[in-house]
Amino acid sequence: MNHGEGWSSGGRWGPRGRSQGSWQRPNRPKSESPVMVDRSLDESSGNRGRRGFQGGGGRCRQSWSPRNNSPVQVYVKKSLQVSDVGKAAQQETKCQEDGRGSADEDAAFNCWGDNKDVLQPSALSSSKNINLSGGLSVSRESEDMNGGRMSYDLVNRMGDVSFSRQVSVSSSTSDKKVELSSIEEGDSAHKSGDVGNACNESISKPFDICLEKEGFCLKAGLKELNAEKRRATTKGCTGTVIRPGMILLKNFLSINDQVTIVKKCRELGLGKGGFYQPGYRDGASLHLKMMCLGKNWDPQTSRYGDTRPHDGSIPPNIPFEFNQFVQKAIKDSQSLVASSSNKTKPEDEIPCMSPDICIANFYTSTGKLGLHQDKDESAKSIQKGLPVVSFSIGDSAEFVYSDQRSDDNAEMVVLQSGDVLLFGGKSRKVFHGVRSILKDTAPKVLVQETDLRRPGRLNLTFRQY
Ligand SMILES: O=C(O)CCC(=O)C(=O)O
Ligand SMILES: [Fe+2]
Repeated sequence: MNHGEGWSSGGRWGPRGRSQGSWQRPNRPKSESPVMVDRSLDESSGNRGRRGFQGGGGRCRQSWSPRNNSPVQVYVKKSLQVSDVGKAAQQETKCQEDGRGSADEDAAFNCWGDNKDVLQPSALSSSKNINLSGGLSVSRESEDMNGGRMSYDLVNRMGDVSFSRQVSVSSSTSDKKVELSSIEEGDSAHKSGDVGNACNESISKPFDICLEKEGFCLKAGLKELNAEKRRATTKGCTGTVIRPGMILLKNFLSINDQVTIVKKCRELGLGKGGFYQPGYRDGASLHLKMMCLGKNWDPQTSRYGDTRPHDGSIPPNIPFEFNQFVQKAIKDSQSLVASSSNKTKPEDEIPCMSPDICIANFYTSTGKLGLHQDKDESAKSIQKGLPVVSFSIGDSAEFVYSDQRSDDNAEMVVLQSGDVLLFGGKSRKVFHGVRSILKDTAPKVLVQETDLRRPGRLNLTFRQY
């Protein structure tokens, strides 16, 4: 991957970076046609679509129902630890130096503090659905009220499937017509891209993506949490072809899957090769914490290697279960492509891929990542269009993408907890980034079950070198 693509020119975008200009108000997705997909590991199916972008075109997006979070409020301690005050002050100074706004969240982030006050009801995505016949046989697991797993079939069966779609628009880049939906983005008055703060030091203490329970914490009622969990699991997974080669699998990871992933990432993240504050070529830091699995990606050189230069650590292996989720997501995406177009070879659009790299990013509430291309993988991998598979967990994010480095015409989609996005084939080199993190949008039940009390978003991207 290459987080640096947009970065060097003009120093505006950090490789994972940031934008120079102000972000525009998020574009409203134009079309969607969601397809229900199987979320369980042992079965597959699904497809979906989303729009192509600007320039002539159409958007081809497919969507589904919004996630409905319950209005549970969870109070979590807001404080920086005393020992972190110095760091926070340093951070503030550095941030001021590079023109960033308030540094308190990053300071909290870097200094292990927690700045979450109240978890508000989520900003929800919504979309109008239209029915679409299709033939995916879908089943999935869900959790019962006690957290036990139960399997049941989802609606989509050959002949009696009900796929949702929306406004019809044709894409300039694809021969098929797709439907667009409106998704309400969270209220994200979003700031212009901040510039990476100049922190090229690495923190020696591993970063804990979760926080120990301490201080005052008013738990959401068990009943409400169970209700939220039930809603999440019965909503089903739907897929959208955003543009050729870019697939969004909404609600793909169940709450239980997300809990598993967070716990595993936390464990790995606290060990050798765990989460750290990456620097950047010129010393500008990325607004996130990073951990590499399988291979190390070095932001300084934009290269992959077997060890992490700053501490010599060897990246932990990619957990087996993670790989299973990835394989399932690829299969489901291929099914989606097959069912939503006449393409006989969906692998041309989303080729199969065996990840040997996973980059885990943790964004705090002020985290962001400028437009960049992932292009540090082998020439062969990129040329074949092997997809990057991206998991979103925790707070929602405004994910932007464009054919150009500039964010002026970038399209935006909100990625919520449990969503999986793939970009391969014709979209393998799409410019993309994270415009902002939508505060307090993580499922409450996830927060409670993982102690993911640090506000933010965990993102995992899987690639094959
Ligand atoms: O956080 C995301 O959704 C994107 C991450 C990304 O683009 C990257 O790690 O290269
Ligand atoms: Fe990327």
